[in-house]
Amino acid sequence: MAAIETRSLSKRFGSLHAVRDLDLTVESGEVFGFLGPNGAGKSTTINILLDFVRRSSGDVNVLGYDPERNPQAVRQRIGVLSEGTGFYPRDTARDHVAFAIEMERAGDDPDAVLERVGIADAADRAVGGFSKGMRKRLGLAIALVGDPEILVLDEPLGGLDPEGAQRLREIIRAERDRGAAVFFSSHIMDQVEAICDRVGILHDGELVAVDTVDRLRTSVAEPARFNLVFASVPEDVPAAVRAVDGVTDVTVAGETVRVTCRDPAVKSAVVARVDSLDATIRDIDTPGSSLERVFRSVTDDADGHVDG
Ligand SMILES: Nc1ncnc2c1ncn2[C@@H]1O[C@H](COP(=O)(O)OP(=O)(O)OP(=O)(O)O)[C@@H](O)[C@H]1O
Repeated sequence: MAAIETRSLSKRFGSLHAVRDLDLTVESGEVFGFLGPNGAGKSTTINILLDFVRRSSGDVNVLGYDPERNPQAVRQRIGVLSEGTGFYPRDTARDHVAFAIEMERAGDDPDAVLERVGIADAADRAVGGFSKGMRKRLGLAIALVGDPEILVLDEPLGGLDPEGAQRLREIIRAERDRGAAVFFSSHIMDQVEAICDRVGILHDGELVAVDTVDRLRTSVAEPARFNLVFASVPEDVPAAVRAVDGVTDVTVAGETVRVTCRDPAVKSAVVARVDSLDATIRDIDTPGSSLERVFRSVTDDADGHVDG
């Protein structure tokens, strides 16, 4: 059984078709990137999965449940980080996590969860004074409570600094390896490419492409080159990257490590290797990013399509 399955899912707001005939399958143990520009329908889809929004037509199955019929069963099994996550400004970060643990009847230690997302030192501070990135980390901490079977991350990268983005990648990998399905929405292609097993591209409510990142990439051939940008390149990084199977060339120019590999699929292995060294990547930059090009090519096609 898939973790998330939608069939011909549609949602209309009056005359606006926010989601059209969406067929989506996300398996347990996979990281699925849900990509699309602003207004494509990503949040609407996520809200339907959680029964915060009612679908107009189609079928939805989340871990064997229809969210419309069993919203509580679904919400108990999903950890959500969304743009709309609300906090109590006077309560501390620890209060928030402790409350989530109580609600979930989970056995987590609040301080360990805060440590995992990198805000343990702010555990006793009132959340009203938190920065955007700190709120994001706290939202992620709350989503992780109780080891959910599905982790839904709606634009998790917004506001995160490079260290936060690195931690997020590590957490996503660990959650996937534990068997959770990670459903990750974003419009930042490069970051998605580095972490997702499969990607679906949504445009005007329609899924215009869905495949593994590698296969989408081969549909628009390009050299497998990318840059890792650091505050200053750590000494052990170039050799470690060179040693990754499939890497054919590594050069250092200022703060940038330029990597060429035999096959674009090697990119995620390189990023994982650098993350394992505790070297903080400030930016991952793919000149003429492949996924970005796939995105442009499929959305241009969709724009040219005349609706019947
Ligand atoms: N409650 C609502 N009432 C009317 N229209 C809505 C409502 N919610 C969403 N929409 C519309 O549905 C479309 C899809 O919006 P949605 O928020 O799902 O997009 P998104 O892909 O999540 O975008 P973003 O990246 O900006 O968050 C948009 O045109 C939006 O204006």
